[in-house]
Amino acid sequence: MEKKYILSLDQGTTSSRAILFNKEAKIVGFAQKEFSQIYPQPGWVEHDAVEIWGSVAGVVGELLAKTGVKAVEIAAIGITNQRETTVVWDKETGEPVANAVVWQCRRTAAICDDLKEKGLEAEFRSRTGLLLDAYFSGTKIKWLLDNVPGARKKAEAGRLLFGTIDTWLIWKLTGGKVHVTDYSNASRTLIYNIHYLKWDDVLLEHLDIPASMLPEVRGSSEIYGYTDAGGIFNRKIAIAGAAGDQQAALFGQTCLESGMAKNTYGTGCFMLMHTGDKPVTSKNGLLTTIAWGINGRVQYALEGSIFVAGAAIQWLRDGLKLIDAAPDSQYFADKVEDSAGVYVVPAFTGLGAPYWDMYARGAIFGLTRGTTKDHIIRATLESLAYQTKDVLRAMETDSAIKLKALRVDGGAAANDLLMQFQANLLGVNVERPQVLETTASGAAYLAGLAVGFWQPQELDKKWIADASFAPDMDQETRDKLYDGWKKAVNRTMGWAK
Ligand SMILES: Nc1ncnc2c1ncn2[C@@H]1O[C@H](COP(=O)(O)OP(=O)(O)O)[C@@H](O)[C@H]1O
Ligand SMILES: O=P(O)(O)OC[C@H](O)CO
Repeated sequence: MEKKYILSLDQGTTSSRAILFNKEAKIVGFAQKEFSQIYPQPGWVEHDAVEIWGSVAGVVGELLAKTGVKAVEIAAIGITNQRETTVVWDKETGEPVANAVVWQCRRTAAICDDLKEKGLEAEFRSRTGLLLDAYFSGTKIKWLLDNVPGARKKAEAGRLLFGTIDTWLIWKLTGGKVHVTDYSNASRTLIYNIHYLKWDDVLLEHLDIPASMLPEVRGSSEIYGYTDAGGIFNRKIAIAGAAGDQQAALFGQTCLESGMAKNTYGTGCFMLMHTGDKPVTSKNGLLTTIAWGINGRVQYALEGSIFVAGAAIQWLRDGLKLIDAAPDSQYFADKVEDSAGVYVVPAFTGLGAPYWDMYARGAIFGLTRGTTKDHIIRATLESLAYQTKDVLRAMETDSAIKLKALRVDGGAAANDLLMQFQANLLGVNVERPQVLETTASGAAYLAGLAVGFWQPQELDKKWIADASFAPDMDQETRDKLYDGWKKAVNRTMGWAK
């Protein structure tokens, strides 16, 4: 039977999606399932890796059932995933030794402080492009080995495996045969040397992590293995692409040349700028990361990671119960002309780029007797744009590139009011493509290229604009608004120390 489709598996922080793309790179089928968020203590976040696998298997089944597409028609599978989230499992039984420690989890803040006190931050930074923050996998692996009874002993005996979610899914899909990751995911672990392209023995020693646990690092677009013929597809399909979700979105937005940038407005907000063949070191709180590696050529990006973006809108919905659904935020925000001096700083899990303060906490500023629910909703939406501006300023300084336009995607990019405010605040055009599932597109492209389903020169033409938002604000207003934001952020810093 003719191979007509590429299947993307997008395993995100709050849900798993299976998306089918046809030859024109159009979405022809979609299934999504949320899974449990586990908060055992304030600041801790866990996922059950077995439940995650169940949700992926579930969405695959649902997608094939509702589209009537047969596994035999799928040319290849691309995997993209929430990054950094850490799974450690037993090689023999396949059982995780504990719940996965999620990227948002702050439990290893003290381990990071300890490493900083030992003066090791510069060494971690220069080798990995990252910094000492609880966000990355390295300290999470150490925590699991130190705190799960018996784990360290088993790891030292070579019985445990580590993986980010891509690795875990590939291992499950291949029936426990293949233990790999790709360059982009490896570059988020804090133990991978992004210059020499290998696991870094010195850093492994600082964190006391046995190298035997680590997956083999492969290209982002190549065949890693085949689905288990006795597994969820009931036949062998090539698993041919993998990338962390933010790098996949950069690829899906076809930001394939140096100087192109995208911002994804999902649970968090992640802005990545392609910087070409050489890593650019940030002096302004950004991360240097691997964008992807294809046919032995590794490309780099600068990244600004914002921990809470769409999650702040979820907080309006679930925590404050001010709205029934995320899109309602636009309706209420539109009822007022501006936020009337109110600023919401959603530093619920500390602050990421460019501040990197694990102890910052959220706050609302500028309340007066006239403040209404609408102002608070509007200010919460605006906080996504302010955080993005912080990151873009750092990026332009580090790269010496003045951005002409910002490509956007992710759930909250559907919000026109937010996109217009973003363009106003940045003073650059904000461009939204028709397909907002660019993360899944990116993973599909990577897999499709590896099996010859698409050719590299076709990709650019697949980016089609849906809307473009041009700046419509004078510089004085822009500066005044942003000054207020900077003042507000400063007051949240160090709060939980
Ligand atoms: N119209 C909207 N306006 C503002 N925020 C939205 C809107 N639609 C979705 N969101 C937010 O976007 C996020 C979902 O985006 P998505 O890209 O699916 O995230 P993720 O992949 O991180 O789970 C949620 O946090 C939600 O609150
Ligand atoms: O799952 P998302 O879309 O919230 O992305 C999470 C990031 O990969 C964390 O680094």
